Amino acid sequence: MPKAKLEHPPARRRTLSDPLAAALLPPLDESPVERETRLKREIDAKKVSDSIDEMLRQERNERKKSKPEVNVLLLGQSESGKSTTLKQFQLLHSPSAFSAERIAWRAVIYLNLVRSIRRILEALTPEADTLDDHDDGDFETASVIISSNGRPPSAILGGRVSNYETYRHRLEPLVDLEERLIRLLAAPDEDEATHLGPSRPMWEQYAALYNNENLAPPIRSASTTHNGRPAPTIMIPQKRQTPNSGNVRSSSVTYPPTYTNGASFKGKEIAVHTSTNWKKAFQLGSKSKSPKSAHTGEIEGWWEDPDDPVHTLNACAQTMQELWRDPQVRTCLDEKRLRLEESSGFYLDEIPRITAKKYIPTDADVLKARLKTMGVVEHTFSISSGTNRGVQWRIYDVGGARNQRQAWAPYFEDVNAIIFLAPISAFDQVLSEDPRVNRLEDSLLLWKSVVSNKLLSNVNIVLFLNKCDLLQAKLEAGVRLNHHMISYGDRPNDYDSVSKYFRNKFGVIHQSYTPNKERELYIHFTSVTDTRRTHTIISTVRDIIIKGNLRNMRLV
Ligand SMILES: Nc1nc2c(ncn2[C@@H]2O[C@H](COP(=O)(O)OP(=O)(O)OP(=O)(O)O)[C@@H](O)[C@H]2O)c(=O)[nH]1
Ligand SMILES: [Mg+2]
Repeated sequence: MPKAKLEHPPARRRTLSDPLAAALLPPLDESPVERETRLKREIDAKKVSDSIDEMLRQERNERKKSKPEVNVLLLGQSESGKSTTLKQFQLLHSPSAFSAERIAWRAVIYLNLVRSIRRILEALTPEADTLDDHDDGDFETASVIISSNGRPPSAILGGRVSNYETYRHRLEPLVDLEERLIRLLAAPDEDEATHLGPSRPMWEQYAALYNNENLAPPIRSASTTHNGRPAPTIMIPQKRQTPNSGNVRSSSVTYPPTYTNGASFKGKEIAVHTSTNWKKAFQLGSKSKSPKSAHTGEIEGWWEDPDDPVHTLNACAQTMQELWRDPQVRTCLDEKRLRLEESSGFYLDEIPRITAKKYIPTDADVLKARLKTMGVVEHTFSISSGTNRGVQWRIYDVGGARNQRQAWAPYFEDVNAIIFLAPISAFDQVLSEDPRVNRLEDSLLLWKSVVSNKLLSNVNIVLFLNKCDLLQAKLEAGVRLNHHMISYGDRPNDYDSVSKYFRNKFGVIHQSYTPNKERELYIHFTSVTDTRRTHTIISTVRDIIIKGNLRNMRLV
């Protein structure tokens, strides 16, 4: 029928390049009855199609029920133990990857050890007569103040460590070594990383999320990932000597320090690029391109490279050992209330093992290694057995220093659970980044800002009251909580009473400030360097998070 033909010409033309549409087009000579039958068929087909869609949707939901994704954010102040907790997750769920990376941690461990030695020498420096009260016991922040009270250095030295000059002289190679290690760990274009300076773009976007001063509005770091989140960068704590000055300085250029003067030191950190980069950067004597063991896949043979840092350490091992064991040195450190054994990256009791030529870090060594996080590090894993089988976990480890907290906010949006770490041993310490602020006070304020945050009101929160081992040791050494926290009053200064007091304090803050009164708070006393106990706690926490997550999704 010519008329009918005229009704369809455009469609006909379009179908030339669209065979499927052509097949679906009604015939040109379709009668009214045929049309009615076709429409009915189409309605029936649509019903079938809709029911298939619904079935698929239900299947997807079922899949989600049995294989949910969980995003966990580790929060807490700097040195609270977040990265250590992340390492424990890795050790538990990706043991072979963790093991493969052990060798790269050698550089960090060496640097931690060298810095401990330098810390001791700084404290013994003749001019270093007194300690800043605020800095006691805090490796990262402890500073030595020049205050010879008019006495000549030799007079002070005479009454203190008689071998000081010998130690200083024999350990001088460590000054260069420290610089070398930092250079090895930092990327060649370190400048960019050391100046992860404020630029603005995410400010406006996230400023509204913040409701108090502890969570400053975000500033995007110099490098960001594809999704606009800050790229992970790692900072190595570093002190820079500022001769004849007691000021805090922040340049990373003028290094190394010398041990010979008694100037005041303050925390200074240099940045190292992403974890991958720093691990690659430390190729254990890149000249020799050390071969990998066929058996373990680990690099070996570095000890044959004369440039490897182990040789300097090995040569200084005996003197380091003598220094650390010298009773005069210990007395001097005690007087200055320098509890190095509480410091991060403490390896002084293990000098012969750590400085051995064929030293490979153990899991425990890696857990103790201190590398300050800057930005955010992400780790994913799935669990291959048990009730949480197949669950995709994504753990975010953030930098906890005050200038790092702006990077937290973007992660609040799709987080399912937070593990908040509060190092309760730190009641007598101050923040590296601000020596006027007590660490515990900072933790409490930070805790309050997290639990009261409305964006996080449906997020499960697990609290790790961490560094319990150090708390116990500190209390046993006679440090009194009520000297630092008047509200503790005259309660007993033992571990049980103090730890319960802290649990109550953090618990009450949650109760008072949470916008979601239904939310349960799970509190654990932890020492996250203790692998066995931490793995048990992690398993419990995993189950809590999964259950809470399913509840929030209204799937149970
Ligand atoms: N003794 C002891 N040491 C701990 C414990 N938790 C962490 N540490 C050590 O404390 C240091 C700091 O821990 P990190 O995990 O690096 O701290 P962080 O919270 O990631 O710090 P930032 O990256 O600066 O935010 C490391 O050397 C850890 O080995 C603990 O429970 N007991
Ligand atoms: Mg960290």
